[in-house]
Amino acid sequence: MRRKPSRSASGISNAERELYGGRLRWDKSFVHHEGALVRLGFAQMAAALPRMAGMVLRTGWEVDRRALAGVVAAQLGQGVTAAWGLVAVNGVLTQLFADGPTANKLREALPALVVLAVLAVGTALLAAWSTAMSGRLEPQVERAVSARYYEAVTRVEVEATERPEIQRVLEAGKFGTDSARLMLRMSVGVASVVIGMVAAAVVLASLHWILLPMLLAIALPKGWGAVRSARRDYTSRLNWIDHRRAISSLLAYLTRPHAAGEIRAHAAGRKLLAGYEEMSQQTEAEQRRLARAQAHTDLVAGGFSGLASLACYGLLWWLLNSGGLALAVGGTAVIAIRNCTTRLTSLVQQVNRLYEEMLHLTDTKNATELAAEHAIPRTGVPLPSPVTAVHVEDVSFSYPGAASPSLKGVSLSVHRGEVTALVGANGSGKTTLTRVLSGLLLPADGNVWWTGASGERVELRAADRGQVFAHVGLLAQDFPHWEMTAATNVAIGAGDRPRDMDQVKEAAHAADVHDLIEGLPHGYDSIVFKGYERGVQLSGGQWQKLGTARSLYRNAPFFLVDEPTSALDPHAEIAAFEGLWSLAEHGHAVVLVTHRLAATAKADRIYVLDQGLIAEEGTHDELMAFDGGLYRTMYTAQAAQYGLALPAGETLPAPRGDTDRHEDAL
Ligand SMILES: Nc1ncnc2c1ncn2[C@@H]1O[C@H](COP(=O)(O)OP(=O)(O)OP(=O)(O)O)[C@@H](O)[C@H]1O
Repeated sequence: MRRKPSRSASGISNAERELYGGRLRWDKSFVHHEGALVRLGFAQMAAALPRMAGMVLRTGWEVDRRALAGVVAAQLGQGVTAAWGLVAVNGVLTQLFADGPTANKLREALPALVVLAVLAVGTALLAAWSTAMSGRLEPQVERAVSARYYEAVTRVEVEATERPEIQRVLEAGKFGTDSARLMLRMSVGVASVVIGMVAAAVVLASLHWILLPMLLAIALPKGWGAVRSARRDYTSRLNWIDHRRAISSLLAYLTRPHAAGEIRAHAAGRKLLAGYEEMSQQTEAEQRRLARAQAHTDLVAGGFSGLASLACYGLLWWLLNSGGLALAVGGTAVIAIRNCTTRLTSLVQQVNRLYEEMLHLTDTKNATELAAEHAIPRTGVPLPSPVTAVHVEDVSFSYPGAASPSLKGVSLSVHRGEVTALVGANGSGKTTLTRVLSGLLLPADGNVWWTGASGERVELRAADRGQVFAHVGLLAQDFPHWEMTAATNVAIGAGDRPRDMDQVKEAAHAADVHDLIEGLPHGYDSIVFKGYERGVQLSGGQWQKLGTARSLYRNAPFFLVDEPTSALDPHAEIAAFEGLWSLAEHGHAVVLVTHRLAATAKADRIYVLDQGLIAEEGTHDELMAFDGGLYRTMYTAQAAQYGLALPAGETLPAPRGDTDRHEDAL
């Protein structure tokens, strides 16, 4: 049984409130504020269309000149044949309405009839040519626009992608990537109809000038209707953008392998499906609203257009009656008007779609431009060669929209040949600090100096970021699991150089995952994602080893590893830490973020973060000697879990933040 949605399309549904904590639609004021095109008037919208069509055509010109020239020539050719056809029709009618025996009239009309037949064949050939050429051009235009957009988006500063206002524009741009292809197709269609109509209009005007304004009067209301509907659909789409995204993510969860357990065992699937049903009923209500509004607009536009047609035929009748127009010319005019109004219906449909696609393509264009404004600079000051250390000096950083900074005046140094450990409670800022060290986040205050052997240094903001990234190998806590082969999952660690299978295997070997991969049914060509023909499923720890292999394959001077052993068994964990120490011995800088304090004991330097501040720093021995220190507290708590003897006089500490509660309780 279908449940009724708990609210109308405009109200908040229970599913929205329960699953997303409130409304998932932007209100009108937001759409009017954000969607610049929504604010444009009819005339400006009409002016925007040729501009955007021009952009598509320019792209077409860049990707395949011959195909574009072919399409344009075929369309122009069809316009010429249409006009010529009308002239020929006029010729036939003039002969048929002339005085004299029918046999003579037919003989006289024969040349014009032959011309009509030849023109019909010519039109068919030109149409076929146009179809072939636009079939060749369309995918190339789509690829060019998509590539421009995606390339720009992947170059945006990470900090900028965290800002909701930028995120929204970049996200909206996604919907327009195939609009370029559709716009090209529809522009060709519209051009074809328009050329045909212009040809008919020229012929009509040459018959009697008054017929031209009449034709315009028929066309205008329909054009108004097309723009109005397109704008309404676009505004609705902007309004519902989060709602749509939420529905598609709900559905995606239902088939994602990692959610399969909770979907079944916790009945999460039932909750998601109920949410899906309720939310899609809201979108259906919105579709119904749009359809009703469209029907209303069509009715108004059709009414005015019909009135104009009536007036046009009335005028024709009067002209024929008063002898202002010959009967044959009147016949041609009727055919031309019929021709035009039939074309007009198709024109309106296509212009409607064209406007909507134009609005989406404008979003893509805006997103590409915004992405370029916030792009990581391509140039900068070269780094010293070789870089021997990175010094972070009084750095603060806040995520956009965050209530408090994640880093507050942090200073530390990372040296090649050493292991630097970052420890601290959850949310203390360790990951954020590694992102600053890797050049992904630029600090709001303070400096990050990339320093050479003799002290020459370059600050991160001025540095050539490409070079900074080339110096860094990352193993993030939530590193991506690429749905590709095992070999790719390693080799993608250095996407900027050609794959070297020997080095891939070496890195896999060092990460203790080579034998496992070799043992897979398709070895390094196995797709490490179940569902593909050569797909296999890896365990959490196996994935972590694969991630380690990826960062080793990168072989960068600075290794930044965030919880690299959280899923490893004890032996694998020990081996992984030994691997990191050996990297430092070979001259790499290793920055290790971990909660396993047994592993940090051997680090050359340990920094303890607390709520965005460096609370303590030193070697393990120095920090353990600090009575009541944070590190010592955490270390002893962890050691006690294993039943290891506490240092003399030491008691088991309470978790941080619990001290007061414990004292109160006593
Ligand atoms: N993308 C983000 N946007 C807003 N706030 C963030 C973002 N990432 C982290 N934070 C906030 O910054 C603070 C520091 O987070 P960070 O991930 O650096 O901590 P961490 O020490 O690595 O924690 P954990 O040990 O849990 O991994 C936290 O309060 C977190 O909520």
